Amino acid sequence: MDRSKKPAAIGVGASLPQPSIAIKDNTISASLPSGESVTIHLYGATVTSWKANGQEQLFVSQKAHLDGSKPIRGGIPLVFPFLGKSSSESAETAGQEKADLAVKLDFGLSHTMLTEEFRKAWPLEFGLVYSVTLTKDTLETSLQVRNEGTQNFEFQVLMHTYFNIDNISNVRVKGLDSKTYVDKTRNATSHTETSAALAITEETDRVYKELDPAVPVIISSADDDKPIFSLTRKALTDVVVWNPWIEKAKGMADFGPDEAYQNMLCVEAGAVSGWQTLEAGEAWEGGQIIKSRL
Ligand SMILES: O=P(O)(O)OC[C@H]1O[C@@H](O)[C@H](O)[C@@H](O)[C@@H]1O
Repeated sequence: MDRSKKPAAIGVGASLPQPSIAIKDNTISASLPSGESVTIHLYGATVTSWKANGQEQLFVSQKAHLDGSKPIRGGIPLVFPFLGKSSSESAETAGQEKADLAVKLDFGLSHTMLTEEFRKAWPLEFGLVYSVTLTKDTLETSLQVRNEGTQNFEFQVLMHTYFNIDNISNVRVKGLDSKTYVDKTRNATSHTETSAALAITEETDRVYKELDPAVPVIISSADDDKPIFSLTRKALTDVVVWNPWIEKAKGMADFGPDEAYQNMLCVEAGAVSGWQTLEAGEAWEGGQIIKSRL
């Protein structure tokens, strides 16, 4: 029987604005209806852009190699399985999920996908899932490492975030006070941080150790003390603070322009001062959550 007052179908949000995902050349981009977006270069699954509050939040060198010939100088290169050699293998899109007003992109890599050269250098059976999640207020990157072999292995991880900042002299790094750090610019000697608001005034390359991942490290404005970025971590207890400063910046072929050291600061969540041991068949997960201009 035809009903004149036919009930409408229960809304499942089909007409609500939805996140969108686009794949172009070697990049995948996701945008929220509220305007935030993230772009990931499929080479090394490097996040190369995060736009929030109408502004680009990440620094990428104008001379960065985007053709897969070198790790990308900027954004968030993921370093695995050890520091000193950046991840140089292409990750493959393993899947995509959408949930409310968040977008999560997963990138998978396993030992079977590696080149012969890389397998020789690290002949272990592993699986990685690298997830990049964009919400209105945050960018989250997390890594799951699975040991798919029969022997234990050790690894390090670093989420090497290049923050885009207006001027290095106008920022301070908070949350490091009283922490022990290894200063790579002073023959890797150990020191204790005495500043509650660290100013970067020279080449800086420090590994801060044994931090509580739940306590944010904050990049704040020196003028009004307002937070610009906050970084909380999961299972990553080290934080690297790096700025190449004048001479090192000039010496890096893929860093440009020379003065761009003034517009970036790397604050990197990691597990790099020791080793994570992963038993056969086990999985480990760690990550970072970044909030911008809180
Ligand atoms: O040149 P790369 O390998 O990208 O590394 C850049 C910097 O990355 C930092 O994480 C290291 O602490 C520095 O020592 C290093 O110089």
